[in-house]
Amino acid sequence: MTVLVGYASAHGSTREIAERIAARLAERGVGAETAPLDAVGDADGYDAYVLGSAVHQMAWLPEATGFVHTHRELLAGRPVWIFSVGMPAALRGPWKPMAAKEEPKVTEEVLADLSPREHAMFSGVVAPEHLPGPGRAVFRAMGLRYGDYRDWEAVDAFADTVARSLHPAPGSP
Ligand SMILES: Cc1cc2nc3c(=O)[nH]c(=O)nc-3n(C[C@H](O)[C@H](O)[C@H](O)COP(=O)(O)O)c2cc1C
Repeated sequence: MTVLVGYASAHGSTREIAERIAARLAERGVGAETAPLDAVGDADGYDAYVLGSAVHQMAWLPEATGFVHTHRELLAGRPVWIFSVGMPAALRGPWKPMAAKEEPKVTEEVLADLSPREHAMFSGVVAPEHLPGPGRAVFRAMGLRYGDYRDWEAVDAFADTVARSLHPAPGSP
């Protein structure tokens, strides 16, 4: 059993979440490999898939949607989980409700090609040097703060769900 934990990451926080998921799966006895989705050698060579992307402009990065679209028939026959890495935890005050509204928009394109067992929406890292000038101005105007918003417990819990599903503990129903 080998799981591909494939990711698309612009600045590294999604890659680190993918690496954490793979490490946690391995701890739970599920073999896992990480790879950027634009550099997966043999997409057919895995028993299950955990696919994730950084979110830009409320959508997955093109290399992630491209991978899902190209391999949609293959993925339809195997267990797939997906995760998105945006900044819901950075939203404060009147902007907080935007987080729940964003999730369906973020997954819209990918769900046209895929029926994953679960989607997890994580928060990543927001740094001024990652945002273009207008993006920094909007961020400031919204009163938001830069930072590393990753919730590693939530990431581990997601990985544990995947592991339990693929490798049920002896005696579990
Ligand atoms: C240009 C740009 C656009 C972004 N747009 C969104 C967005 O629409 N929604 C969101 O929740 N996060 C957005 N983010 C935040 C990123 O998704 C977040 O910082 C994530 O951790 C980036 O992952 P990465 O480090 O793997 O690239 C944006 C970040 C950048 C740099």
